[in-house]
Amino acid sequence: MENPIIELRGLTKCYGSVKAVDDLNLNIQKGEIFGLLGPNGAGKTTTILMMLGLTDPTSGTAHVCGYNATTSPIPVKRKIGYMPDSLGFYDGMTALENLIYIGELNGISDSEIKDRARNVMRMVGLENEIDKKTSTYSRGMKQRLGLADVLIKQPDVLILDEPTLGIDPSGVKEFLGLIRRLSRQQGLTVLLSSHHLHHVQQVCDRVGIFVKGKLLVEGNMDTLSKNLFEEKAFEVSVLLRNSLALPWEYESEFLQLNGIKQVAVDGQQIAVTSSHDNTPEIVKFFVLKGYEVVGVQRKEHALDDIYQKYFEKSLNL
Ligand SMILES: Nc1ncnc2c1ncn2[C@@H]1O[C@H](COP(=O)(O)OP(=O)(O)OP(=O)(O)O)[C@@H](O)[C@H]1O
Repeated sequence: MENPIIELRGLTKCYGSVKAVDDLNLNIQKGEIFGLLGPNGAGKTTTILMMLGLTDPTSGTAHVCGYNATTSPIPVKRKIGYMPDSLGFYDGMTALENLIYIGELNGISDSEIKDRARNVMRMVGLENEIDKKTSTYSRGMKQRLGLADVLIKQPDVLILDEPTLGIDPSGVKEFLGLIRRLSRQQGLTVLLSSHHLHHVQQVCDRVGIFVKGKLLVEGNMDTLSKNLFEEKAFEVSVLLRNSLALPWEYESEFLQLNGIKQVAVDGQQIAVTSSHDNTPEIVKFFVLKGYEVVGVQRKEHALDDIYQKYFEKSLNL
């Protein structure tokens, strides 16, 4: 495997007696979209600040694109596009003027700046609004302009802190879709910090759950779900056209099917728990017994189930 683009080793930050970040070890690969998830005060922002070289760790290291963020903060800042949770633009200036200003601050040459500005505005779908004053922009448009603002310096890594705050549901969907497209098309690595579980679930390849400075767990949705819900790894719900009469005559025969652990009958609805995914065998059983199957649904554990469960576990530590 390639070297990770972000590599955190034993990263720790203490503020007096408060351990804001506690021995964090994490690798993020190029092109990944990683979600940093946790309640208020979990240590997300402190971790980001250490990755940006804006605050020094008490111990441990943060490397970004091979540079140590503490000892080489300038190259690290060149590589990272950081979008904070509250964005500020010069309201009296147009989007283009704002971008030119940011481009100048980032040392982009005059000859290149306008082309890059138009290009990033096209990438975020604001090409027709480039000459409008940012005071006329909606919250969702400002968020996309914020993205253009960090893309203009052509970073390798995007760090987005609560990027969906205050945007309406359709704006959120659009924005997350844009992040995913950009990451896939340009090989951009994205670190997204958020409280919004289902936003993280929609867009991230992998998620880390943070509580009280500690990374409790990280992995993709499937791994997290399997580790937690091992006992009930697969739950399938079958809907029949007609209700089953109880006691169900085939219950003991059904329980003999390989992997079936439990079955609960409620009228037309049959809930089955199995040790592995045997949905086809379950459906075949009902069909062969002459029942009309009108629906089958496999329960996927959503990130909020997973998060809640880990969060409960952490409270009991
Ligand atoms: N400059 C500071 N001085 C003292 N304590 C701090 C400082 N910054 C953060 N902390 C403490 O460190 C802990 C982690 O804070 P941090 O802001 O990193 O959490 P967070 O996960 O980003 O929270 P939020 O989602 O609310 O932004 C908290 O207990 C916070 O009070």
